[in-house]
Amino acid sequence: MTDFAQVAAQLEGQAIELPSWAFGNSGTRFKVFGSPGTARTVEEKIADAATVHRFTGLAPSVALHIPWDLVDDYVALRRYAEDQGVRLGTINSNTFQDDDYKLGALTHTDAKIRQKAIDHHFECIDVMDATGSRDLKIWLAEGSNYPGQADLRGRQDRLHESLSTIYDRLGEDQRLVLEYKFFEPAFYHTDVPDWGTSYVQVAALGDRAVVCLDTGHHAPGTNIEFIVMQLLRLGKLGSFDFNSRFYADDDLIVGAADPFQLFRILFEVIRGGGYGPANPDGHSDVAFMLDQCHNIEAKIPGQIRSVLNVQEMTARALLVDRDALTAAQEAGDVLAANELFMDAFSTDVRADLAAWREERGLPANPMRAYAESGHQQQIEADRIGGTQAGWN
Ligand SMILES: O=C[C@H](O)[C@H](O)[C@H](O)[C@H](O)CO
Ligand SMILES: [Zn+2]
Ligand SMILES: [Zn+2]
Repeated sequence: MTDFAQVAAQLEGQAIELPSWAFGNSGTRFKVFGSPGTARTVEEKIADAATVHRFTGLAPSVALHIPWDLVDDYVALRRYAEDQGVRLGTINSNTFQDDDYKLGALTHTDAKIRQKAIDHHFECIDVMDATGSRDLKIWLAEGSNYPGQADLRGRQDRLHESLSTIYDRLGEDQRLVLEYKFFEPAFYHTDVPDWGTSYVQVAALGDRAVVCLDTGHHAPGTNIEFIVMQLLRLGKLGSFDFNSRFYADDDLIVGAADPFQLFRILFEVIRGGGYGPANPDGHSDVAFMLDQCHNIEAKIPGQIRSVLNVQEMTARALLVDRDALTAAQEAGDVLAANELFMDAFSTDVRADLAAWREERGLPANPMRAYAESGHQQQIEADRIGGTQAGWN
């Protein structure tokens, strides 16, 4: 088996983008709990993301969600983020909280409603121009609840038309990333329910349109790593929304519910050429982003735990002896191949990672270092008054 020393260099520069909304309050339809020290402004969310990066070295950028992260001056916000030691990343559009979009937005039968939704994406691109962001991420809540309610074919055609109009507005260094989800909030059909539909829609747009794979957006039992392999093979895997789930789109800490699944996904990312140092423009072809909500746990340590889980499973996946595995696969040696795979997964790399961090001036155990830093107590003392950020 490959040993840690052989993969240590490949862990350099791993970058996992944090979602600004993970630092606000979130919950379910039953309750959104507040918690002491929760960010109240976009700046405080960015400061919290920078704190995660300070303790882990793994989170150099933070994604924004528009209009949750609406500010007057995005150039100033960009400077603020850079002063904090992070950069502004993916810009997420939002066409799921406006009454006009009850029966659709980019797919709506009414051209005026579609234009309103398209204009929102134009506004997001203006934000990208100011923040220097590469990716416009589009997740659409659009679908129907009852058979017969919607013309499924007509909606796909309108979706293509709307996406084409948005795509044509992108700058040459910008990408459109289309996220799919098999259900919720629509409960009969969703207009972008699976990787195939997202692929078909982005392939029809052009090279700078790619697919976002949210690990919580598949039917139970789906072999997600197979989809990862195929999208990489097609050159259309643009980004991940990492999280984990036991049932539906639970948005729990990545790797918490199924660490082995995360390992298998990261193995296919590595095998498919989707993992590696950033390109000269500072971006990787496959953006790693978290999409999580810390409904009951503290948010900054929740994000620290999350990026550490991705790093740990990346290290384990890099330990797979690829040559021996290929030899066993080609020899049809089923058990040997599986054993090689499981050996890597079963390897405890935590001590090696702790030493790896220390060699780079990072705390060996970032979770403990954060708990002992007093930072949480400080923000809880400082952030009195005002309105805590959340899904609105
Ligand atoms: O389920 C919604 C999707 O995961 C989107 O990525 C959404 O924008 C994000 O979860 C924020 O709510
Ligand atoms: Zn998502
Ligand atoms: Zn989701």
